[in-house]
Amino acid sequence: MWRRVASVSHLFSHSKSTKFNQGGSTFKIWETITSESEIPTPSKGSPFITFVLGGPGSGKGTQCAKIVEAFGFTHISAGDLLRREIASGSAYGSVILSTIREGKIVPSQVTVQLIQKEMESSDNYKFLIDGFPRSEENRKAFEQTIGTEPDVVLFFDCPEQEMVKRVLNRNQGRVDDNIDTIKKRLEIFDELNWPVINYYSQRGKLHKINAVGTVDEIFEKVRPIFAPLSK
Ligand SMILES: Nc1ncnc2c1ncn2[C@@H]1O[C@H](COP(=O)(O)OP(=O)(O)OP(=O)(O)O)[C@@H](O)[C@H]1O
Ligand SMILES: Nc1ccn([C@H]2C[C@H](O)[C@@H](COP(=O)(O)O)O2)c(=O)n1
Ligand SMILES: [Mg+2]
Repeated sequence: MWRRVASVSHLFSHSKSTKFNQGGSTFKIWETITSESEIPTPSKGSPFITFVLGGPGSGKGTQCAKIVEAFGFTHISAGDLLRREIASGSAYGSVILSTIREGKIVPSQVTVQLIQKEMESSDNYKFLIDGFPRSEENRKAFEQTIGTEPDVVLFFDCPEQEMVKRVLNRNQGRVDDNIDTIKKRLEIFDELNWPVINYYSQRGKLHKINAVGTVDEIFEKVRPIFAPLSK
């Protein structure tokens, strides 16, 4: 069983930057260019952490399932953990439910605690942490509590129109899959997630993936990032 996260090495050296506009501000995004020799072999003594970012409906969960199958990661979805907490009738349940209904972000302390419990009870050392961090507050709380940074950060970049279409067609009975909540989630994503994306971009850890196309086409863009890792 894995217990304490050790510090991890930095992975990538080559990068190129592109500028684009988001919410009226210009952001510089560093797109990392990876090659097999630049990816260290994860060791079983320390966790190999991948954060999976992207707007609502960008396909994070769908691609995580493919990565699990191909590379043997354990998938930890922050949203699923919070929904499980609601279903369990825990003390936090009603606050979490109203926060999710409003398209807002649950306090970091709650989410990080759930992620930590999940990591600690896993026998695996390769983790995909999906839908986290959603804000700088989330990011800092993870670093402080777990004591490390991610090795890799994936960002599924998808146009808003496509995300809205996918969420409205999802049909999984989620309380936040309605047009009013989606609009709020997109606003919160623009306001709080971009600083996180920019942070990891500047640290050379971000892999921006164009999330338009079929599930398999998108996975073929993801596969090379993890190809050096064995299952
Ligand atoms: N490439 C794709 N093309 C079309 N539909 C897709 C694609 N990828 C995923 N979907 C569908 O879009 C919906 C949203 O996908 P998914 O649940 O993976 O998104 P997500 O990023 O995890 O969203 P959320 O943040 O809301 O949990 C699902 O119904 C899924 O089947
Ligand atoms: N780090 C997180 C992740 C999720 N939530 C809440 C708010 C989201 O709208 C909802 C659903 O998450 P998803 O399944 O879309 O990843 O859960 C949060 O507050 N903090
Ligand atoms: Mg999801």
